Amino acid sequence: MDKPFVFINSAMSADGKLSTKERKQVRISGKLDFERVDELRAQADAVMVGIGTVLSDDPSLTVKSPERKAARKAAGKNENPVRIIVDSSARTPLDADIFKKGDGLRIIAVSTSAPAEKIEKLEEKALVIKTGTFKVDLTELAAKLKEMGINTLMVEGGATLNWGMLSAGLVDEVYTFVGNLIIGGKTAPTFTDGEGFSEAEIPELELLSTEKIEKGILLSWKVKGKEK
Ligand SMILES: NC(=O)c1ccc[n+]([C@@H]2O[C@H](COP(=O)([O-])OP(=O)(O)OC[C@H]3O[C@@H](n4cnc5c(N)ncnc54)[C@H](O)[C@@H]3O)[C@@H](O)[C@H]2O)c1
Ligand SMILES: Nc1nc(=O)c(N)c(NC[C@H](O)[C@H](O)[C@H](O)COP(=O)(O)O)[nH]1
Repeated sequence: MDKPFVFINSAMSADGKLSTKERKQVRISGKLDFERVDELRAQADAVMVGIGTVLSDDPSLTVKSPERKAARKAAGKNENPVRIIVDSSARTPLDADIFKKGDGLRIIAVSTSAPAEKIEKLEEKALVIKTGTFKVDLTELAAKLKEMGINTLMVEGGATLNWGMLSAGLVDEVYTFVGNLIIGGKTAPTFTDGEGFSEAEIPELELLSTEKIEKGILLSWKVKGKEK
């Protein structure tokens, strides 16, 4: 199936956590890494997160830099990339920040078992795509996004969506900013949660580059077997 070029960008602690055991957001990136993230968003056709991230962080997923927004407008685009939430049961709050700030299409991907009345309410604010029976069929979603002209898709987590995308073989590159802190906690979200790969399925990565950024380090990987 055709799909966009997909990359995951996440910030994680030196022990591989995305947030605390209470799923509380931790500031892992410094100013410069957030700048890098803003540039990635500005260059992407779409940015996607899971509902767990929306419920815990309420991100806007907007481009912050006025210059980057102006450059997108000058190129005939919206200031913001398409903003996508993967949300099996249509739990996205109607007052979520993603609806409040900025221009650009919002897409909520739900499963076919999501309650009709919740879908109806979300359809007032977003394009709702139904795919998958109990959880979103990410392969089908990726194909639909490609058909819509989304050629570069940035996945910003969280832990379970990263698993979903990687286990579906949809990810081409992975950028992990490793911060100078230890979060710990057996139940704290890691870069990739979900069921986990069996030994035979573990995807191999190729290290593309390393870059020290302020107090941390950015590791850029290609998922092997995913030639561009
Ligand atoms: N540090 C970072 O870069 C970063 C980035 C994003 C989120 N986070 C943190 O991660 C945590 C959220 O992660 P999470 O794992 O709870 O939620 P998540 O954001 O990964 O959302 C996962 C949810 O998406 C839905 N979903 C539907 N179909 C799916 C599919 N096929 N595969 C996977 N998910 C599917 C399910 O409801 C699932 O529970 C929060 O604590 C947040 O602060 C950190
Ligand atoms: N890159 C990054 N570094 C971090 O240290 C951190 N804690 C996150 N966490 C992901 C979070 O969900 C959103 O990136 C922020 O919430 C930004 O929110 P905006 O979308 O800019 O409103 N992401």
